[in-house]
Amino acid sequence: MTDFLHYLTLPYLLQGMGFTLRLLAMGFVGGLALGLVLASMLLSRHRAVAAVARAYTTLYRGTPLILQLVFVFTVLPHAGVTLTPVVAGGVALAMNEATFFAEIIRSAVREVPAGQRAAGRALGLGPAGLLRHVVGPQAFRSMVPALGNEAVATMKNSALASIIAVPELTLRTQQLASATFDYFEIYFATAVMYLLLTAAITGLQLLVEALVDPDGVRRRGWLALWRRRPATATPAPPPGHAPAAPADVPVPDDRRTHADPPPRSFGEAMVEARGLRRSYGDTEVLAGIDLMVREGEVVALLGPSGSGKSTLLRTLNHLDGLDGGSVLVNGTAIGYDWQGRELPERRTARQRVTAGVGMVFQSFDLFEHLTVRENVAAPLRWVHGLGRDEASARADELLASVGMSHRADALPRHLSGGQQQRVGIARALAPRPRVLLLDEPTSALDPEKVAEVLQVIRDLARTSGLTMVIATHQLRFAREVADRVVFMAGGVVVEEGPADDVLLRPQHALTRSFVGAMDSAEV
Ligand SMILES: Nc1ncnc2c1ncn2[C@@H]1O[C@H](COP(=O)(O)OP(=O)(O)OP(=O)(O)O)[C@@H](O)[C@H]1O
Repeated sequence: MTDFLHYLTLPYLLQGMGFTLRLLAMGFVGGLALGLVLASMLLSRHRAVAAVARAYTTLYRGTPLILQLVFVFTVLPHAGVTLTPVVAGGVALAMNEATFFAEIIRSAVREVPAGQRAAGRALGLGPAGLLRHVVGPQAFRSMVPALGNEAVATMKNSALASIIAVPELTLRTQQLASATFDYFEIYFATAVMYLLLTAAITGLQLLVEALVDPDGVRRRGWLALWRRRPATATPAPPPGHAPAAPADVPVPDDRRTHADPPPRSFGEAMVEARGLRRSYGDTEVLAGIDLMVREGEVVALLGPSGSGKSTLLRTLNHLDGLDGGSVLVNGTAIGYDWQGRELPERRTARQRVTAGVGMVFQSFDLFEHLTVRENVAAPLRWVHGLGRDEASARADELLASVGMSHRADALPRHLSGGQQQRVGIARALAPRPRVLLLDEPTSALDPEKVAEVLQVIRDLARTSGLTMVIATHQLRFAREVADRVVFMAGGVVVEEGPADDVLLRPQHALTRSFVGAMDSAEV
């Protein structure tokens, strides 16, 4: 025992541990930095760039680290690059680890649901903003356990640097044991040193995991200490009580009812789509769509599944590109310059903001790492430059309007689908859009949750004066809220007109059979 404690505290071995730590730091930090570069190359849309990164990872994952160490230490000097053994060991470890980090980063980035990226883009985030605020934080959270594993692997791999005479812990252990023949005590002490390092890495990993766990952050509430927010939460409305309209939205005295609709007049063209074409592979989904929506008008897009309703909505704000035709939203050709050339995503994102187009998604696509309040408030800070208090106050106001104040501090995954969709609507309304696109906002909901979301949209349509385009399968709802119904089939507009005309007296055979089928399904 005394010998063991003697070796455990022996400066000769402790210095070896110091070299091991230096190799670990260089291998981990360098590997992570190079891994980030490799991951972005692997994710690149340019095939040549991705191919270079893939060749590198194949080469480095397919050859033993020991050969790579010897290569860096002995071959590089022939190219005029001479490194000390420790630096050569660190560089070789970093170059090797980078391939594993790259795959960890790549898979973590891909795990972030595509819908959240689309939601971020629709809110006006460019690629850098998306990476920083949406993809990065969520990818990092899912990467932490794997990064902990890689840190331990790097530490253990550092023992191979003894081949190029780095006096790290394993080499010093061997040297000491050969000189003293105290094999058991020395190797036992070394094993304990490695275990202490592993325990420290594991502790650090668990600490980081706890720090980035949104549930943990919420439970501890320590973020609230420095993220002040106004205490303006409004209690939930009693069940059955229709949520109020957003505060900035004028509420007319006489609320429109379907039984007695007041005459409505509309302003200038807010959405003008001409000859829209969009194909996926050989399938032409939009085959020349014309659509005009005037300011303040509510248009319901109806059509059988696969008729291209979602695609049409996505092309209106350039979440999907066009193969032909043109779109103006509030006078802006989103995604194109004045000569019709496609713009990079960063500039397109700004155009979405300028045009004032908001979008509500079928699968809600709330940012899962943020609370309900932050889902609404954060984009106002990221994109519109609002201060923290101002953005939170606006979020609280909108959450009250959709009856979600009582869940403002909850995470999206703790909400029902209907509640998530109400938050999705509040998030889309927060920047005060001029045009709101709603992509089948109730089709991912359980039947009993549909009504609460429809009620929010119904109130908006009746009171807000917003221009709205709603893709929906709910015929009764479409009749109730829409000024005009556009029926699509096979990628073209088959029939359009006032809701009652199209839904009660359809002219086209396809519309008749669709309305008949949907009517019997709704009964
Ligand atoms: N990114 C894509 N890649 C390939 N095909 C796609 C893509 N997006 C849509 N499609 C195809 O385009 C067609 C139209 O899809 P879209 O979602 O626009 O229809 P929809 O009318 O909204 O249908 P639903 O009512 O079922 O949501 C479908 O056949 C769909 O499979």
